[in-house]
Amino acid sequence: MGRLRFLNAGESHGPALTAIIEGIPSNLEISSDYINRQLERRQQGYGRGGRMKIEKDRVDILSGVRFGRTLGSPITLMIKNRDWENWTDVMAVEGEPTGKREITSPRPGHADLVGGIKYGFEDLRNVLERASARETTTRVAVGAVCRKMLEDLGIKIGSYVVSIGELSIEELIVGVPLEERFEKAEKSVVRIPVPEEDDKFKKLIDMAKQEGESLGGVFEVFAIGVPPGLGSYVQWDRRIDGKIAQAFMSIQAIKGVEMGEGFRLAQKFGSQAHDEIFWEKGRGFYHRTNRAGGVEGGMTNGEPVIVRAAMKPIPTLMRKKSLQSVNIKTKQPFDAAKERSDVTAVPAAAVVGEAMLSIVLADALLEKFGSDNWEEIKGRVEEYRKYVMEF
Ligand SMILES: Cc1cc2nc3c(=O)[nH]c(=O)nc-3n(C[C@H](O)[C@H](O)[C@H](O)COP(=O)(O)O)c2cc1C
Ligand SMILES: C=C(O[C@@H]1CC(C(=O)O)=C[C@@H](OP(=O)(O)O)[C@H]1O)C(=O)O
Repeated sequence: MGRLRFLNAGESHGPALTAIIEGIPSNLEISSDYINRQLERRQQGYGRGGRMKIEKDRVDILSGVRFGRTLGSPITLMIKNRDWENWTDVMAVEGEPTGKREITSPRPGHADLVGGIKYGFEDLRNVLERASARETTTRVAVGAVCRKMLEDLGIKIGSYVVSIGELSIEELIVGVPLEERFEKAEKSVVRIPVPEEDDKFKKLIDMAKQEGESLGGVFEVFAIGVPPGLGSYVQWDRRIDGKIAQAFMSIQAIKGVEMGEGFRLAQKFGSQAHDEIFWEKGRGFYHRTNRAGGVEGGMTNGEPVIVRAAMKPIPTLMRKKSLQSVNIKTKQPFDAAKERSDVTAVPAAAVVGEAMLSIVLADALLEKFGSDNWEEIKGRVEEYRKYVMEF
């Protein structure tokens, strides 16, 4: 990252999750209510397991904000784990290991086995506690602070689910504007932009649940109103599409990322793949298509930034005949069903994707327009927008 840095910490069943963000300018209005709205959105979505009934994620702002405005100093965010109370003996922050309730059976598709080998653990709980996607809660909180900056500049971030398993709404949304897709997705229990189709998706998820199965899917995240010129072509690690891809791939269970038409572009002739350039007085340069997904040459080009991500099916399965694995102590094969897991978390991952895109775009904005005082930065962005219009 450039101007903006954040670290997060916390175990899935530990007392709390925290994040420290550095580089947020002074004088940005922010409130815990604003952040909590995003935390709530991440907790929704049909197909989640028992844990989401326990947690009610709420942020405490511990530093960097006074009277509802940022100070320019590091911002500390904390979200308590309600489930911690049920796990104090297992997590035993200051206790001695007893061997009781040790996890020695690595789950396929998880960090368990290789994490145990890498860090030298006999109790694989030491791995899974931190590898868990519970951590994405703090990413959404950090993303909300970044989203507030983008919102102040008239940049809108949204997302929706395109498919779960083999069920897709792709053909039903051709020609529907992005914002409308987003508004409709907010009304859908699976975050699809066609809520009328919700029952079909619910049925599929219910069926998977009954079978002890899990499902993955594809979601799309977009940003409208992004000024051109964020990111750069001059060095490989400054290309914004590269940063976006890294940010999305870092979300647990994401196995593919594309910008705009991405993989679909590979099947087209060149004349059908690129976005022609037009110009109008009072509007400046624009494109009539956006196959590139708003990025050319590693820079935003003024069109909506569009990112898609593919999520694999949740690896923990509840079925009796589950995936085979081998106990790390006894070396005996086991095939154990688990008692709690999400069936699918594609809708939640889409909200995490919004946070990651907000973070990358906010960072790039601060790199281009300065990073001290938000009031000053906003003025510079306005000036730049005029310059672009007149270019
Ligand atoms: C929002 C969200 C919720 C998840 N919930 C679960 C879950 O309940 N059970 C599970 O086994 N994996 C879940 N995962 C996926 C695992 O965290 C992930 O597959 C695992 O840590 C291995 O990482 P990798 O898939 O990126 O290789 C979830 C992922 C996300 C993004
Ligand atoms: C807690 C969250 O997601 C968790 C992510 C997760 C995993 O293995 O990634 C496993 C599940 O946790 P548990 O094992 O406690 O039931 C999910 O509920 C969350 O999203 O806030």
